[in-house]
Formats: sequence, structure tokens, C-alpha cells
Amino acid sequence: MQKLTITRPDDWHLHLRDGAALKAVLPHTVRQFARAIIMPNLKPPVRTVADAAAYRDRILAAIPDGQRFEPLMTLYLTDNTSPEEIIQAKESQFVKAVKYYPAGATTNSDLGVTDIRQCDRVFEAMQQVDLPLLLHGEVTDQDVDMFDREKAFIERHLIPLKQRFPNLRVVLEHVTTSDAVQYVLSANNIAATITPQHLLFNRNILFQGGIRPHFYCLPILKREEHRLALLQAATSGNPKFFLGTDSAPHPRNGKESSCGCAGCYSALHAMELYAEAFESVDALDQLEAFASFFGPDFYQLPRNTEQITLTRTTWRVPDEVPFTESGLVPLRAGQEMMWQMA
Ligand SMILES: NC(=O)N[C@@H](CC(=O)O)C(=O)O
Ligand SMILES: [Zn+2]
Ligand SMILES: [Zn+2]
Repeated sequence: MQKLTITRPDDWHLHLRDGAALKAVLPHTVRQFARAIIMPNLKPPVRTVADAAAYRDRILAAIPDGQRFEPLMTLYLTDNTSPEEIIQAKESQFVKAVKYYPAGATTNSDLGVTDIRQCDRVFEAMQQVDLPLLLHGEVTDQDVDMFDREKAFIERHLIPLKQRFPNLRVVLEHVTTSDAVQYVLSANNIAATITPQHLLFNRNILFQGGIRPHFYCLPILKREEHRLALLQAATSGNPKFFLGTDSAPHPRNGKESSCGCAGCYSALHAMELYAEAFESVDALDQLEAFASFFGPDFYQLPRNTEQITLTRTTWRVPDEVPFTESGLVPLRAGQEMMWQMA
């Protein structure tokens, strides 16, 4: 195949940041995606409908002239989120989900939830108004090995949560293990997003010839057997698995540091990265449903009607793109790509 034309996709997990960073990265997403679920982990986080409305306006103002893009907003769940805020969120129409971060699990999660069982009144309201819950599904317990934190989250928190709220619609974000795939397949009212890096790389890439901070994200890359399980899930045609890049820009000096930030920048070339992953298992015919159908179906939104085209062309990922005071290193910087968006 030399050319692939599909319905314009959406990104169901995206970090756009704010200010100059937002202006630098948004055009990359807008070039490919019609809509995106916008993560609320700003500093300070997007905690209320009023915060989300203001952030949405800043995003809309940063869209390049003549282009169209719809930011789908989320609220950042804290110990203090009220059921009333959930009802207002649903009524707002532009808040599409609530995001749970365990306190301290990942970038800007300090104000996240300290004990998920304390949020039951909020989950009750979410189940009632049918507002999806998005999970950063990792425990933070220091006694749990870094590579087992997703599995432990499912066992300790997600299974009990689904028992308490069977009708609450949940997205287990950026799944990284075969355990997560198995669990999502086995339960009702749950879906999962999958990133390009977790489809393309296993944890070896983190240490290939030296330590490689630009492949460091959370949840961390896992063993090859897990990558293969994710690739199988993404290309299976099962609507429970859909596209969410988790593109998470950090300045170069924040990544190349003695204590580097977690997050891979993939918005520059997300669809090209996914195309490569799907082609590696001869499943390009499944890309459209994963990227453009299953996400809107889960969120009960119309599918896009425009199309995009990817062509088989070799090009080199830039070493860096302009960002803030320090540049931004995209995933796979300096390497050759096989697909290009027309
Ligand atoms: N994925 C990451 O490694 N980082 C994300 C946060 C997140 O999605 O956990 C970020 O905001 O930088
Ligand atoms: Zn996360
Ligand atoms: Zn994320």
C-alpha cells in the first residue's frame, strides 16, 4: 500500500499545556486531529467548570487561523471535588470527562487523589449523569515495583471501583501491560487508550547504548510481551481500544536532567507513528476504526466526516522543534519515518 485515506482521527488523551507551550504544540495536533480530550494537569490544575471554560478559551485562541479544532475538556479530580461540580460539568456540554491522578503518580499530580475510596460521592454523581472517569492507573506505593504499578492498580483499586459503580463508564488511560488488556476485555463499561510509544517500543529502548530520557514516560515502557499484547489489542478491531497519544511535551532541559520529567512528545507525527505500528503487524486496515471510530463511539459523539491521507514517504524526524525557552525533542528525533501525512 502506498496511500492510506481514512476518516479524520481524534486524540482521546492529549497534554497541550498552556501559554507559549500551548501555542507551540497545538498546530501539530490540529494538522492531524479534529478533536482531542485535553488533560487537566496544568499548574494549578483545571479543577472546576470555570477553570475548564477559561482553559478552553485559551486553546481556541491558539488555533492557527483558518483551521478547525474542538477541545474536549476534562476536570482534575481532587480530594475536594464536589458532586455539584460534576452536575455542572455535565450541564456545561464542553466538559466530557473527569480525570483521576493518584497523588504523586506523574507530572503535576501533587493535588491528585490521596485515597480513591474517599471519592465515592463524586463517582456516584458521575455514574448518575453518565460522565466518564479517566484513570491514570498506577499505584504510587513505594513498595510496589515500578513495572508492576499498573497491574497493582487494577487489582487494588480498579476492580473494587467497578464493583461499587458497575455503570460508571471508565477509560483506563495509556495502558501498558497485557494485564490491563485482559482486564479491559473482561469488564463492562470500560475502554482503554493506547499511545504510539507503547505500541512501538519496549523498555530496552530506555537503555539502548546509554540512558535515553526522551523515551521515559509514565506508565513506563514494559517488556516486549506487553508491547505485543497492546499491538494485538489495538489492531484487533475491538472498540474498547482506541487512540490516545498521551503526547506530553516537556522542554529539553526538563527531560535531559539528573531528575528528568516523564512524558514523550508525539503530537508532531502521531498518525505516522501509529501507521508504522499497525503496518508492522500488517493491520493498516484496522487503523481507521482505532483512530477515528471507536473513540467517538465511546464518548457518544458523532464520527468525523472529513478525511486525511497518509502516503508512503521517507522523512526524517527533526532533532528538535521550537517550544519554550528550551526546545522540544519529539519521539524518535533524528530517525526515519515511513509514512507521512499529506
Ligand atoms: N505520561 C507522562 O509521562 N506524562 C504526562 C502525565 C501523564 O499522562 O501521566 C505529563 O503530563 O507529562
Ligand atoms: Zn497518565
Ligand atoms: Zn497523559
